Amino acid sequence: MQALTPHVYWAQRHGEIYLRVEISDAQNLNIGVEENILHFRGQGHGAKGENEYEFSLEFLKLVKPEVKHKSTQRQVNITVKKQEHVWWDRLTKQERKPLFLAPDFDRWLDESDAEMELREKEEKINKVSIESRVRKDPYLGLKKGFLFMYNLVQFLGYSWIFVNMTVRLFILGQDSFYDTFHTIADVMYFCQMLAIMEVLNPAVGLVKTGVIPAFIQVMGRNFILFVIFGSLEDMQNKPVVFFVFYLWSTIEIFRYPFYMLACIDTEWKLLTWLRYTIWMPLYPLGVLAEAVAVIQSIPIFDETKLLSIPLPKAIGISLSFSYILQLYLVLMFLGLFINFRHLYKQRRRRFRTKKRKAN
Ligand SMILES: CCCCCCCCCCCCC[C@@H](O)CC(=O)SCCNC(=O)CCNC(=O)[C@H](O)C(C)(C)COP(=O)(O)OP(=O)(O)OC[C@H]1O[C@@H](n2cnc3c(N)ncnc32)[C@H](O)[C@@H]1OP(=O)(O)O
Repeated sequence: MQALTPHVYWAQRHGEIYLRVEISDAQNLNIGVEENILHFRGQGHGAKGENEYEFSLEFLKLVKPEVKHKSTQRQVNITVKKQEHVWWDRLTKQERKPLFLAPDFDRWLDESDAEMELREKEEKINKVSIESRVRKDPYLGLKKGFLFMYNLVQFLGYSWIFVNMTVRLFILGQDSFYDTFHTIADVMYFCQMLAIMEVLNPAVGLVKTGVIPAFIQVMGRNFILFVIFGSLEDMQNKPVVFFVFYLWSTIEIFRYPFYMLACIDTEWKLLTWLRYTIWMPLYPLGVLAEAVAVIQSIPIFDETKLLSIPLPKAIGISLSFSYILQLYLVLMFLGLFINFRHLYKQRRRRFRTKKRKAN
């Protein structure tokens, strides 16, 4: 009986090659790698009926000689380990793809997706080890209780701000723009002072997230609130205060309840979606509103010389604070870039993990 060539499908990961040989009820399998060439021989039911099937493949790069294979009623699955964890441009040494070989679209991933899969596996392993460590943490209840209370207070504060501003907007229309600061500032001061906890929490390991994005976020807002609005009375009755406060509070009325639920291991899908989605329009708009506030404050700082830095008497002038503000404008866009990227990654991580769990 002359041996035929079966259909073979392949896919790869950074460390492995997967081959699927389309032969059902395979028997007398002889599969091995010699001199980096995979030899397959076996009997079974393939594309041309019951027969003897064989093929050989010389791999593009070095593989380990041991081969794992599993024969099922429908196919033979072969796994070959690569010598090095690298992505291959193709499977075979010869440039022309053999006619019997095709991509296995059931397992196919491109390089970046495979990297993502690898990272998720690592994250899962880390998560399991963290969770087992956390389970042993005798203060876990206390920590969660503290975070829950922190998030609750912030939620109440920002809800008060949001509802108050919305009601005033409906009642007073555009007139409400001009005294936002005087109505809202005390509660906003309180919430934003308290928000310093958001830098401290990851710094002491209470929440598992980056300190830098939180630092950029909290310090950036506090700079606008305390320095631009707080120290300049002329800024306080400008409409830009309304837009800045409204944009800040809109995200927070979703973010803090999302965290509260996380503290009690609960999730509402719509809330999760909102927390990880509405920052997309809000963040650039927020930065834009903050930039407008900074630009509007520059002539006021120049005029009042407030916060200007005195230079040696011989020079006789002082360095206006507006130079710092111009530098801050550049930093703002850098901050926007860093945090936008961070939030985008958090979103991807969150929804990819959920999707996979659902599958
Ligand atoms: C003077 C020096 C200044 C230097 C800075 C100069 C540059 C300034 C640029 C500033 C630009 C700022 C512009 C900004 O003010 C504009 C606006 O805010 S506009 C409104 C829209 N804004 C937003 O949407 C941002 C909202 N803020 C955030 O999302 C966070 O602050 C941020 C740090 C950006 C991201 O949050 P985080 O990293 O924590 O991500 P996650 O929410 O995904 O959380 C990760 C995991 O940690 C758990 N977690 C986090 N916090 C808590 C908590 N309080 N309680 C319980 N659990 C918490 C969370 O559940 C996640 O866990 P898991 O992964 O298991 O789900």
